[in-house]
Amino acid sequence: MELAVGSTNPVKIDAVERTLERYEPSVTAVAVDSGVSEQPRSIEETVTGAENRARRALAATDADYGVGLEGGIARLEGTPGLSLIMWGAVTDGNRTERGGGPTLRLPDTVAERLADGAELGPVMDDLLGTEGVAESDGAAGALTGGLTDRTRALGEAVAASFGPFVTAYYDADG
Ligand SMILES: O=P(O)(O)OP(=O)(O)OP(=O)(O)OC[C@H]1O[C@@H](n2cnc3c(O)ncnc32)[C@H](O)[C@@H]1O
Ligand SMILES: [Mg+2]
Repeated sequence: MELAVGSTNPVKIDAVERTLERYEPSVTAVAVDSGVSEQPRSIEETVTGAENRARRALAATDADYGVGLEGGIARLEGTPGLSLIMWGAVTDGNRTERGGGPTLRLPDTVAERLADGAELGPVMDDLLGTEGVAESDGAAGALTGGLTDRTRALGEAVAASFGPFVTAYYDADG
């Protein structure tokens, strides 16, 4: 299976390769513009970023599928505080499907800095004393004490957004 991923971040490439391992994926990383801000601040903006990445990556290649992954922050109805969210999108050129990864509440100190306009990656690096944590274990790793990591978290969004292409249950959808 040939896949074009709309990012050059190694954790996103790994997330796609590992999650789709049984399909023997051949993955091309494509540097695309997400078409949204560097730090999406709503579910809608995060999903749009994932969709744009998927469509633009596919358009740049002759892969079977384009995959987009986007991290965002949002205040979610029914939960306190500011949450880290992640969304995936997959397109085969006709149809686009979306699926989410896990949601993690961000510490209030982090949320305050994001409210001042900062991006999560650098804020997490400051907090942890790391460089480029968004390209390794990520906030998902740090905030769970290693119970998960960014690759696995993004992998769940890949699985959720890929499901409709690899099962028959959605075939009757309009
Ligand atoms: O090169 P790209 O594909 O853009 O990779 P990215 O790491 O910037 O990923 P996103 O644009 O999807 O994420 C938007 C912002 O949220 C940050 N972010 C998202 N998830 C994160 C995580 O688990 N840990 C640290 N930062 C994260 C990320 O660093 C960006 O500042
Ligand atoms: Mg980015």
